[in-house]
Amino acid sequence: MDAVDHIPVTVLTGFLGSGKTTVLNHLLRQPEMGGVVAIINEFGEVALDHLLVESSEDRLALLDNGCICCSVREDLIETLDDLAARRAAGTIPPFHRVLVETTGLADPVPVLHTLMTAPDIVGRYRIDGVVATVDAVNGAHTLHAHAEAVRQVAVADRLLVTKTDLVSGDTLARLEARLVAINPVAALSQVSNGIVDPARVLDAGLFDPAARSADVVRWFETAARAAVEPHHHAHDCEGTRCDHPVHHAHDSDVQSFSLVIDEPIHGEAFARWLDYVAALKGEDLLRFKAIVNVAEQPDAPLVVHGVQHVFHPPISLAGWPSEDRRSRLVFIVRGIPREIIETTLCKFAAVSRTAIQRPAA
Ligand SMILES: Nc1nc2c(ncn2[C@@H]2O[C@H](COP(=O)(O)OP(=O)(O)OP(=O)(O)O)[C@@H](O)[C@H]2O)c(=O)[nH]1
Repeated sequence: MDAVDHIPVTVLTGFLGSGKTTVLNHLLRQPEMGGVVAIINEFGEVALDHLLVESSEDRLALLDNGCICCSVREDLIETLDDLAARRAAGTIPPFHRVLVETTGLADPVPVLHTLMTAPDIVGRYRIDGVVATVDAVNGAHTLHAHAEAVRQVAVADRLLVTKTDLVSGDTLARLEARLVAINPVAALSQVSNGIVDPARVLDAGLFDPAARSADVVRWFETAARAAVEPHHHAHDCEGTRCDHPVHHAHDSDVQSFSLVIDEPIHGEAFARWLDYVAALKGEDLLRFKAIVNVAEQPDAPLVVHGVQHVFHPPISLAGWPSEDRRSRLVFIVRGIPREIIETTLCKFAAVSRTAIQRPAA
């Protein structure tokens, strides 16, 4: 197969809540995106994004309960392999591009290295660009606090600065200067509510780490070494942040958990609880997403997104996206015990303890 026959893969990355799914949703609604399959990777044990992406089932694949930069990397290979086989056999509609949305905590380097080297992948697919979203509200703080966010920016071909409607021109200018310092070669666009021309995202050309900063070159060298050298936990990087992709672990103080609530929740009480949690723990609430069965409007579930201290205005859906009408709350936190969340939910949102289920991790 000639390289031009390989199916292009666009990798969409960006820190937690920075607007990846919003961009993806907009892109998938564009006529020229008809032949695209999206693979969505979610971190928690309860996946919500795929319910909120408007796409037919044969255009969407879900990799849940793990992150493609570490625990479910093999699943990405299998999914791509399976898609190519079904495409060749004609058992799914033909597709001409794949878009992979990583989790917000993903280190993109091992993901890209896998796509560039896995034997089952290289004969059929080629990376056609890395797109990273950066949240204009939280971006500066996130780049300071999370090494994954810096890597996402550093490897990108295209940078989409999102939520530009929520910040001043000065804040935006400072953030953009920081992004250019990390990655001077990426094309930078400002995006509001996911609205971006597909041409600004697709067809970035073959990914070449050697043309990047010295840091990026080093990260890929480390990834290449990891692929040939078995790496064990006896390694002295244990307990520290390690460059080694096989050894890669997300910040050990970042945890994810989900709650499923099997009774309707009163809207006002839920809003009170959200205010309380945001005020008390906003900084450590890296990500909150929920689909909520609101007692006052049982046929129109509420979708709520929180990103650090920012809670976006909740959106009422026209109907339930599946048969499951239980409320599902996903938390990615730094050091907030699940118990505090459950206790405050019972107290402020008047949820009964017996209605709270903890899905198995
Ligand atoms: N005001 C405003 N809100 C936005 C914009 N882009 C995204 N959002 C909101 O930000 C929240 C998070 O957006 P998502 O698209 O879910 O972010 P994500 O990067 O996919 O999140 P994770 O998958 O959890 O990492 C949602 O409430 C979006 O509606 C924007 O440009 N402006």
